[in-house]
Amino acid sequence: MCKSPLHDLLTALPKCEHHVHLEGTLSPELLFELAAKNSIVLPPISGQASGDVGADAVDPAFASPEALYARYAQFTSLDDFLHYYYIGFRVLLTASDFEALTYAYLRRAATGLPGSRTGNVRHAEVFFDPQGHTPRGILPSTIITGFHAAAARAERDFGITAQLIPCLLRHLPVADGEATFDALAAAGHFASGALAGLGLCSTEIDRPPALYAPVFTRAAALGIDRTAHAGEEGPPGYVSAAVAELGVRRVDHGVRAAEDEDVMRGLSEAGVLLTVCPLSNVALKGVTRIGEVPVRVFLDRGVKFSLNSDDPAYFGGYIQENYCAVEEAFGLSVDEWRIIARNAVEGSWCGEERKAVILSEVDEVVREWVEGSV
Ligand code: HPA
Ligand SMILES: [Zn+2]
Repeated sequence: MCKSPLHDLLTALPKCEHHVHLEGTLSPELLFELAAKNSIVLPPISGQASGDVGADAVDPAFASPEALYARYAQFTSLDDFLHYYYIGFRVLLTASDFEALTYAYLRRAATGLPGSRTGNVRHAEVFFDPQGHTPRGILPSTIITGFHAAAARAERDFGITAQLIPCLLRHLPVADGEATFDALAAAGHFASGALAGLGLCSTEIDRPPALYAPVFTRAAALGIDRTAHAGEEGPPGYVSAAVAELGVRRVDHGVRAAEDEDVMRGLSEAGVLLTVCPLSNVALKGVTRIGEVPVRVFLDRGVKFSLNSDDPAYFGGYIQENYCAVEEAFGLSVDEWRIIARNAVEGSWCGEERKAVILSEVDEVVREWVEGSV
């Protein structure tokens, strides 16, 4: 529990999460459990098994969940994290694996740890990486089936709503991403609503947004909502390029925009929402502490943002921990939290009716807090 006097308000605030990767919710415990169930051999922990051509390098981090947690605490960069993140994909095989993963995340987002009643995420938009699964023979339809089974159950159990967004992977050839999008569209997954939009993630350096302009233009022509990771490790110009060349109204991370006044002005004037992930930025060494995340700058310049967990099983916190870490570092006012919470709802893709419900919940919680009854 954080030490802030606003802790109970931050807990009660209805939240929308827009930047969380389904595979990034795979805890070391569940990773080991699924590896055993599915007979998946994780990278060898001693020299004996690593002599074969094509075998994984030896990595003592796979000795136990505790050893993995210890390694996760020492990430040096986005690519260092992605190495472990993609190894985790290997244990996910069946629709029921994806259902278990999704339900565990949605329960945690909505209610926190058992007995804690924290989080209160009312709506979650969850990324997944189809290209990380198809080479192993796991079809998007398997993931979609598992996700929506869990989402329906979580809505019944906790009142949380959830949507699924495929991300194209920038470390793979652009043509591979284009073919992935075309196949998802041809299968009708966007038209049916099974997929809520299109995203873009993975390695950022030397992968400028313009590479993906053709496929994002095709998505726009089909009326598909779009978002893209930019300005996490990449320069501020990647953030403005994502808006100008990919036509996105949301940018995932976007924190390096704060380094460029013109980019900031453009974001503020266009009303673009940045989906900021403070604990992720610290874990991947984009900043050395939460206080360096440009939360104050964004608030003062009128750049909208939401606060999110990104890959909570890897970065040491879910959305609640991100809210608390920001409050401890910045000491925001109640009104600033109301603005953050409202902007997160308004930037969601869940439809006007659902947004109106969550907005009124936000206003009610803030009113009760101000009147002293939360
Ligand atoms: O933070 C991230 N950035 C880029 N790609 C990712 N894939 C999972 N998490 C991330
Ligand atoms: Zn991300």
